[in-house]
Amino acid sequence: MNPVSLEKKTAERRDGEPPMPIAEFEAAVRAVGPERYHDLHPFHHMLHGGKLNKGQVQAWALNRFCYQSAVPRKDAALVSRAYDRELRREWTHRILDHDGFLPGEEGGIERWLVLTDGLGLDRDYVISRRGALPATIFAVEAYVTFVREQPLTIAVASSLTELFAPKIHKERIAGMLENYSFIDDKVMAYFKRRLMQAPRDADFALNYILKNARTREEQQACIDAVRFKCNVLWAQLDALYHAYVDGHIPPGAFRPES
Ligand SMILES: O=C(O)c1cc(C(=O)O)c2c(n1)C(=O)C(=O)c1cc(C(=O)O)[nH]c1-2
Repeated sequence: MNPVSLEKKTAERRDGEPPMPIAEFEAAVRAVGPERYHDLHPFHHMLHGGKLNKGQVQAWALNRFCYQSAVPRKDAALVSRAYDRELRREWTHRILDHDGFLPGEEGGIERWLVLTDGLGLDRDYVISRRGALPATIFAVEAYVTFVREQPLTIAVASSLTELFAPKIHKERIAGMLENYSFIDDKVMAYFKRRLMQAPRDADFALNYILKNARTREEQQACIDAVRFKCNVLWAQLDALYHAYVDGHIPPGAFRPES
């Protein structure tokens, strides 16, 4: 075994030992992205590289709506459990970022529906989640349940895949605008806005866990929470690939015309 992988192994699973120094803990959280974030998934390579047809992009947007609509629900579950006023205030604005709060500021879910409108999908059908893949529903609800049930610091940590999101959003905006005639600036507005929102949210959540995960076990559980969340994201793309690239569309799921 080379010295690097040996070092990685020994940094893990040392329950009962003193906590890692903050810098080591932060590095371990950040290391999860290059190891297993969903930018590595072949479905994303196809999406961003212009290798999907319109029906397959519709399937992605329709399924991804389920994730969008689960995010403010899991954030509300977290707020309901927080005794710390600063945490509640910070986390409440995440709900409003998605749901909107002022006339003219409709929020991320509305921006997502502009994307599905632009792709020619019926809004009521998208919102109903009737055409979503079974695995999509299981994955996103597993995320809501995780945040509802895990200790608060671990629940906060599960949002930290957002550390890795700006990179994928930049790739997606550039790749989809370049490669698909049916994608324009208006429908990419969702991702442009997230480029500003995600770093702010991730900074807060990272600082929160660095301060509040005090034992080795809590630190390890935070790292595992980021891995769990990567699995939530990965499972959704596996399901899309199986259904819409390999062609095994489950009964009742969305069937593209093209
Ligand atoms: O397009 C993506 O790849 C992507 C990934 C993630 C993520 O890493 O969970 C989020 C988003 N987008 C996103 O738009 C978003 O609002 C969001 C909220 C959260 C969260 O866990 O609270 N993740 C993500």
